[in-house]
Amino acid sequence: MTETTRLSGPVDGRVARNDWAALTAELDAHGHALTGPLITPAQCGELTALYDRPDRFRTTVDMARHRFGSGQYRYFTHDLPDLVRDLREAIYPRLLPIARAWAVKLRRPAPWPDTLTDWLRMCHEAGQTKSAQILLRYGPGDWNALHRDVFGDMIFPLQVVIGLNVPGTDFTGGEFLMTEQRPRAQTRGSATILPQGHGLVFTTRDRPVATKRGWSNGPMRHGVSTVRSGRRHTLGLVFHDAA
Ligand SMILES: O=C(O)CCC(=O)C(=O)O
Ligand SMILES: [Fe+2]
Repeated sequence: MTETTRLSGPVDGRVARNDWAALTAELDAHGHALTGPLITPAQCGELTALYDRPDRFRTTVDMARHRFGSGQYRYFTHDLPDLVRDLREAIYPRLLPIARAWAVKLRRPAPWPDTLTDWLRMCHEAGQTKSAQILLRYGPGDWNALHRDVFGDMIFPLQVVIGLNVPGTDFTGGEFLMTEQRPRAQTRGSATILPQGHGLVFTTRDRPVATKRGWSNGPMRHGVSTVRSGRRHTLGLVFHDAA
């Protein structure tokens, strides 16, 4: 079976083909986990090409201007490309049981309903009405400072970034970075190379960490190391909307 036929099914089929039990275990242990291919190289190309279609976006962020790092990203309007909408809808129900299990461990409310549509309605009612789906473009020297994509009280605790270029070929550098602040200890860092079309699921804010007395929260941040050469594009899927 070739890569193209394997990927030719609908997005929810590709999402379903992942071993979600294994991904859940990985997320529990590390706060991030790499999926199999979610979109085809051709779809990666189509998404990358959208970057130059300003009508698809509500705003462009110059990362240096905000001291977020260096590079650019664009927020899609709510009129999302079908592929982006389908991915988000197919992934939300997979992440929901993880979000709920983590909330129980951390003794936090779990306000997330069964469907993304209902959750987004709740975000909108709380004033988080803007699309938070982004396309990012990094060139040589660009990087993304360690951060959290929290825009208000309405937070879905897991998000996904999809790599749109081929690492080592289209660009060098540009590893996806995560840090975890450990209680009474120094911070742990990790770097992941995002293969083209694959997704990295990661926690937006923190993960439950087992302690002698139960669970505590391990605060986490994510970012991107400096791109050395070429161009790196990613698609950022967040499950709450922005304020
Ligand atoms: O470009 C990346 O790998 C990460 C982008 C990011 O910050 C995000 O998707 O939230
Ligand atoms: Fe981010």
